[in-house]
Amino acid sequence: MVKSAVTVTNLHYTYPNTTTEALAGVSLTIQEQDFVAIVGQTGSGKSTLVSLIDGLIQPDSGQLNIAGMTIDATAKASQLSKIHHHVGFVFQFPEQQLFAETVAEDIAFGPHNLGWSEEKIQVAIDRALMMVGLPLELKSRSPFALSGGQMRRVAIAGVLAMKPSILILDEPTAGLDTQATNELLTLIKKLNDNGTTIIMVTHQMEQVASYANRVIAMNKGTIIADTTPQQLFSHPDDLINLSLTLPVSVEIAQFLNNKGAKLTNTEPLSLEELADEIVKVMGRKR
Ligand SMILES: Nc1ncnc2c1ncn2[C@@H]1O[C@H](COP(=O)(O)OP(=O)(O)OP(=O)(O)O)[C@@H](O)[C@H]1O
Repeated sequence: MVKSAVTVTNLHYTYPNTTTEALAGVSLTIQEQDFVAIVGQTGSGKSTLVSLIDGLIQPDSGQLNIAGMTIDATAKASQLSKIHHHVGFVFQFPEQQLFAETVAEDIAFGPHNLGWSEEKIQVAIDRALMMVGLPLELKSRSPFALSGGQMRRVAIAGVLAMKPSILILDEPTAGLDTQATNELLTLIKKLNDNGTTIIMVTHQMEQVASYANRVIAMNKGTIIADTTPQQLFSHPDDLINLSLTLPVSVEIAQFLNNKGAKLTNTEPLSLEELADEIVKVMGRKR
């Protein structure tokens, strides 16, 4: 039976010293093992929503249900911090938050805060490094002596070490080259396949098309679409109204069909699906 990982009911939030609501009544349910992409223009409320789900800020009104806990405006700080036993948050440019003298100490920071035993922490460090594809020899190295891509993996390992059942990532591939981007997305997909619920804020529609099973579009602090990527990208006119763009693969497919290519799947989503369609057309012409 599919269980809900996060339920959010009529959440409202206004930042201190501001007057406009950053979140103006958001309700949604995220199921266990969903891969949810959150999209929307800058300032639409994406980061605010995920910060509330991670307990970094507290709702002014409304309710969050995560792993049997209920968080509302009256929740105590200790309740909010318990969320971190279940939810991991990879901030934008997470490598900027590395601080320890060695990679191992940096990864150990979160597990230490959760009160884990030294033995359990050492196992978690090795496991997390392996998950992000970094060699164990790096444990004693300074994180600041690593490449940008490696630093980001160390930062992500620090979150994975706490074994979150829900992983939030805010623009995880920002600033990475194509290879590092693909490797990171493959890792995130693997985590999802192995049971981790993924909530990923992104401006990259290709990533939505290729990885997410569900997409939530936000505007002015509200949810304006909650659907599948296939549905979202099959209504290009709606996308323009939402100030979102089509994935390049969908645009190319449309161009090809306009030129008479007759693709069977008129809305190929990922680049891989588009490639399959092109190969089929080429096969027909031989
Ligand atoms: N720390 C803050 N103090 C005051 N206002 C804030 C703060 N953070 C965000 N806001 C405001 O809250 C609203 C929602 O911002 P939020 O960062 O959630 O949007 P976003 O969709 O994540 O944007 P982006 O894509 O640029 O990260 C915006 O109007 C923003 O200006």
